[in-house]
Amino acid sequence: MKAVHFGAGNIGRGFIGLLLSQAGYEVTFLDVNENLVSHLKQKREYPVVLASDQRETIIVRNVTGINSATETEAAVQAVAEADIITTAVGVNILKFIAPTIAEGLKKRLSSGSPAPLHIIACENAIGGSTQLKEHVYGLLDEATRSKADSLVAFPDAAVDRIVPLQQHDNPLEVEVEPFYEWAVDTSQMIPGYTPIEGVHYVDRLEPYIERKLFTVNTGHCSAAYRGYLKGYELIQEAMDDQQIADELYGVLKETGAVMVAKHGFDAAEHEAYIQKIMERFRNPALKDEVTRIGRSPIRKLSPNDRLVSPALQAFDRGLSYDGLAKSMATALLFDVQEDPEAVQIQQTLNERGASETLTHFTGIPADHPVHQAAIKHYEQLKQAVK
Ligand SMILES: NC(=O)C1=CN([C@@H]2O[C@H](COP(=O)(O)OP(=O)(O)OC[C@H]3O[C@@H](n4cnc5c(N)ncnc54)[C@H](O)[C@@H]3O)[C@@H](O)[C@H]2O)C=CC1
Ligand SMILES: O=P(O)(O)OC[C@H]1O[C@](O)(CO)[C@@H](O)[C@@H]1O
Repeated sequence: MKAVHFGAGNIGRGFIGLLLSQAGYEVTFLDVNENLVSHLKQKREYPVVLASDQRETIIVRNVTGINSATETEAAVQAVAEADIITTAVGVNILKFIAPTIAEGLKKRLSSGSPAPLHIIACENAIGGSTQLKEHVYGLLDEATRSKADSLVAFPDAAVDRIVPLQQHDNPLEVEVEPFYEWAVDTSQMIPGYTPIEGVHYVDRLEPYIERKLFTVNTGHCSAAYRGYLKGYELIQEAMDDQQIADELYGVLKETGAVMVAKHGFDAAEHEAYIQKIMERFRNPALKDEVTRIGRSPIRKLSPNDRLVSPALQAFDRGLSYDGLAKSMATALLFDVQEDPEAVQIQQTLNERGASETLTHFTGIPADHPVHQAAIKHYEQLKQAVK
């Protein structure tokens, strides 16, 4: 069985590639990073270290790489022959991998009797695979689209495993937290699919993706932005700061109230979920930088993402949103020169002021109470960091 995975980065190697390989797939990573690709081709295996007291090492075998920027024909052929395709490139990169997938599908679907195919985007986003499908379908002619409708499915997924930036002598080594969850929406799958061990198949993904994105990811960036403002380098340091930990818990109670009301999660079970996630952020065996966790603040402030969506849902239900509004304010103050999105926010703030900037990136109008709460926090924080 052949798996093609776009993105040989931290989640690609440390989570999705690992599970696919353990499930018996021969995994071909498609990436634009020549260093990673040439090492994959040469070594055909890499180590994944589970960050805990025991530091277990798993060797992932039966892997290789293709540089999808320079070896375009091989990349298209790999897509045409794949039994499953997955991605972990970043949701904003999906449009750039769509042409390779579209060309591969054209080739595959024009051959004799093509096998059904699932394409699963493993990104931190709601509807990642659906977004990828839109990019790919935009590149297909009517006849190919019609064949793809019955033979290719793009089930959405939620992926959860903390994998920090890596620095090892072996560029393929990756250190990950032991915990993982990969949920895939079966309602979007072709019947008769081969299940992958370790994947949690669910018939309604929305509760899972929202619970994950609005707890793990909302919480992580809320702590990271607050930690950045207080001068901490690592999330582990930020979590030791009682004020940050208390505020984080407040934010997670806000998103938790929305999740319990909307999806009917048991309140006590959700509280245990929050506590477990705060413990995962603290994991002393990992060194996770606040600048990684806060990366791409424009994406994180966008209307369907981890801050704005739960805040507006809380507002609509008459629930508290003040901690989330403060998280939005801290995202505006994430002034990291190496992060192009942070630089763009600072430029917009200088040119258009805080209120217009917030509306521009979040879509929340200036007269909305969530907007007003975020601006109030922004002004207070700005005074404090002066
Ligand atoms: N790191 C983490 O803990 C988690 C990350 N995620 C999500 O997984 C995705 C990937 O994140 P990471 O692995 O952390 O990032 P990463 O930066 O380590 O990996 C991304 C990989 O994609 C490659 N890439 C970029 N453009 C490409 C293109 N056009 N074609 C092929 N490959 C391309 C990069 O070279 C890189 O190797 C993101 O959507 C992220 O939100 C989800 C859960 C956890
Ligand atoms: O990958 P993104 O969306 O920039 O956000 C980083 C997030 O991904 C994670 O690594 C895992 O979900 C979290 O640590 C963090 O919240």
